[in-house]
Amino acid sequence: MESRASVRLRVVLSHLGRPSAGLLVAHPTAETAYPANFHTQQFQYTLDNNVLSLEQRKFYEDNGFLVIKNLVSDADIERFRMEFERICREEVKPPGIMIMRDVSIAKSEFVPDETVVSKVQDFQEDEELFRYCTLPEIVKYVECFTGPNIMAMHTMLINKPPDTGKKTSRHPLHQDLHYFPFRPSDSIVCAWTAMEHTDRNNGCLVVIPGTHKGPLKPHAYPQWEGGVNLMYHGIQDYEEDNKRVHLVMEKGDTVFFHPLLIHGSGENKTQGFRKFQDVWSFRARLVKGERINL
Ligand SMILES: CCCCCCCCCCCCCCCCC(=O)SCCNC(=O)CCNC(=O)[C@H](O)C(C)(C)COP(=O)(O)OP(=O)(O)OC[C@H]1O[C@@H](n2cnc3c(N)ncnc32)[C@H](O)[C@@H]1OP(=O)(O)O
Ligand SMILES: Nc1ncnc2c1ncn2[C@@H]1O[C@H](COP(=O)(O)OP(=O)(O)OP(=O)(O)O)[C@@H](O)[C@H]1O
Ligand SMILES: O=C(O)CCC(=O)C(=O)O
Ligand SMILES: [Fe+2]
Ligand SMILES: [Mg+2]
Repeated sequence: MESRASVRLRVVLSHLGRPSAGLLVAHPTAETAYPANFHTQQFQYTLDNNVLSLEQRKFYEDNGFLVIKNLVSDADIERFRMEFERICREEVKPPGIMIMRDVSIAKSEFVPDETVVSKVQDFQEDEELFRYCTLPEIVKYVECFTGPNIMAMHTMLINKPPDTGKKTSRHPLHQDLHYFPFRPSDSIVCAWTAMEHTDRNNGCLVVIPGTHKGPLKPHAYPQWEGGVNLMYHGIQDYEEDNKRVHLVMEKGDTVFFHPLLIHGSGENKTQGFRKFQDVWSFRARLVKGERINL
């Protein structure tokens, strides 16, 4: 099998301290976007603006995620990939960045090369990677969930490694809110961009639609024989009849999802990596508008 990386870019963004629901009704374009009898009150998870179609908006409300095809350009993805490689080669060392290796190779000798790096976290001080959070096409959709004041709360680029045979490349099913000390949850959204084609074979994102309407569940390390990556906690009450949906995505496709949505990813059975960029940070950084209360 061809040996190549599989890439994702992923950010968690939040509006902190959304002052009141009054914001929801004061939008001048709402009437042209939706029928007059369409009450904004029936939307809990999305805000009024002219970006989402009614269908897209209802889809997110019902399912807790929304895939936008072909959102990020190949040129930008190429730039993010090159910056990731520079970080792995230690040509740049952005302050606060954390470089992780898969647990299956955590104790082997470190070589500064992207083939051993499974994830870089907290790249908010890397101007090139942080550009992802500020791309107008990303911000435009993020605002539908957070409103106009946007903080990047966690940033991550995931280079999902080919499984070594121990199934440690899996990411157990979890809710991101488990990791977040901030609220309200409905004003938080994760933006996740495939940096190349991803499907079940290389461990695409897996979601359980509608679970954003449920509670935050208890999380713990799964009992996996081959080991589990640091901080990869999972929900405990997996039910076989849960309807998992595998999100097959092309390079540049982006999924926005709610922090209570149960999701994870399966084994990467290919010989390639799968990179994603993922963003949220306690060392949050302003993307747009005003810094409210952090
Ligand atoms: C992390 C995110 C998780 C996934 C969830 C994703 C979705 C949700 C979004 C929100 C995510 C929020 C994440 C929470 C934020 C907090 C974190 O980032 S926790 C991440 C880990 N960080 C720390 O533990 C802080 C201290 N840092 C370190 O210990 C190291 O920097 C390191 C990150 C562990 C890697 O160190 P490194 O120098 O590369 O490696 P060693 O010094 O050789 O290893 C030290 C020790 O750790 C073991 N180890 C290394 N990698 C892993 C791994 N991937 N999984 C498990 N264990 C690992 C290694 O074997 C060594 O063990 P020893 O017994 O001490 O020899
Ligand atoms: N029966 C289960 N119990 C607990 N968690 C599960 C179960 N099945 C799947 N998962 C979780 O959901 C994630 C995605 O599952 P999925 O079945 O897509 O991946 P996989 O089992 O690694 O690969 P595949 O089924 O394609 O061979 C897995 O990584 C795993 O963490
Ligand atoms: O990309 C993956 O495999 C899972 C990432 C994830 O859980 C996340 O971005 O929150
Ligand atoms: Fe997650
Ligand atoms: Mg399976």
